[in-house]
Amino acid sequence: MILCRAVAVVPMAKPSFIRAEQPYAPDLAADRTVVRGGATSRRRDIVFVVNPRGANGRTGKEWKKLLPYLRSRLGSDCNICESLTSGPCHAIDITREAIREGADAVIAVGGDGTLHEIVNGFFWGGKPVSNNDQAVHTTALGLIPLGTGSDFARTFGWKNDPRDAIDRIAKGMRSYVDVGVISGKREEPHYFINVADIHLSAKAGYYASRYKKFGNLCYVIGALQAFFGHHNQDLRIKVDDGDWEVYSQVTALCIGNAKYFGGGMKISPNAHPSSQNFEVVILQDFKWYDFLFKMHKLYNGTHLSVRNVSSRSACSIEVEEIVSSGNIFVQSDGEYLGFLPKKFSVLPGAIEMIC
Ligand SMILES: Nc1ncnc2c1ncn2[C@@H]1O[C@H](COP(=O)(O)OP(=O)(O)OP(=O)(O)O)[C@@H](O)[C@H]1O
Repeated sequence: MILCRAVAVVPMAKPSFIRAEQPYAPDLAADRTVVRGGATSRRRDIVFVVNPRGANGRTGKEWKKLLPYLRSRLGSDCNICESLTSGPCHAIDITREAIREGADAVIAVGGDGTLHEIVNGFFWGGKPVSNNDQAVHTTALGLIPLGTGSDFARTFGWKNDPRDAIDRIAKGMRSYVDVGVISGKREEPHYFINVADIHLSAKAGYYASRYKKFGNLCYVIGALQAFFGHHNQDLRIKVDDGDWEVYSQVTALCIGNAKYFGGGMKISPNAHPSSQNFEVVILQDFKWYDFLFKMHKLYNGTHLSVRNVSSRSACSIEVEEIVSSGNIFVQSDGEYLGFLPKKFSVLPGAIEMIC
């Protein structure tokens, strides 16, 4: 059972769950049970992990406005626990604690960065986090997309309407989704759910994160900044533990578990988080004017027929530089993750998601 308690919020502190609503039947809340049609069932704990700084502060404001609707849709069946993040990575700790305490679901309220941290919170030491009491119980992942890009939600066609998301959570339909795991030399595994990408797009994402106050324009500014001093690079890749293959003059290499990145670019149009594999899309020898003339194709997902663009499906892919420079950027779900070399592998159906 989750203890919903008000605790001072400290960066990287032990997670805090703050009860966002008083249950409608306080006498029942004591033992967290409700009686439905003669059958007794436990009230479900749903933990909402809110990034108040998401979308340049819009997430926090929207969340406050949403609470009455949330209570009206979920308050009779669930304990609604809210936990505001205090800084980067806090959502990881909150999620691990919530799963260990047996939460029915952890809901990301924010953008892809918040979702990414919560997905990472589903794992610890290379293994899934499990419930303390060992009961057969799975914590589901949910999403109220309220970020700048909110690209993961686009694959499912979810509108940017938080009330729709709450309705989805209230219905509670679940399905298993794949997660990507990234390993590097002497690094803890790192997880992603949307798109991992390498080189120009990753560098653009790195710069874009500095300009989130400009909304979706941040991706354009980030891309322009990344272009300065950019050089396409020869890389070698190994797909599904096969032989090493050389790809010359790579501009960007994108590993899609889902379809969209960069604020609406349909980069891996054939990817889906329930497909049990990635779609790997490689752009080679692109010049700045190629982007100018082909950008619309990247946005609508018709770029796979363009010269110098290739696509293949893969369950795992290793990527290295041929001549090591140590400065080829990698990002996952729009978050900076360091540099090559890295290996990316799919974990089929690793998380149950409210869809
Ligand atoms: N309290 C906080 N203060 C500052 N930064 C935070 C806080 N909580 C989380 N973060 C960081 O904010 C970053 C961005 O958050 P989020 O993804 O929710 O919004 P966004 O960047 O606007 O949306 P998107 O990623 O969809 O473009 C995350 O990387 C997260 O680490």
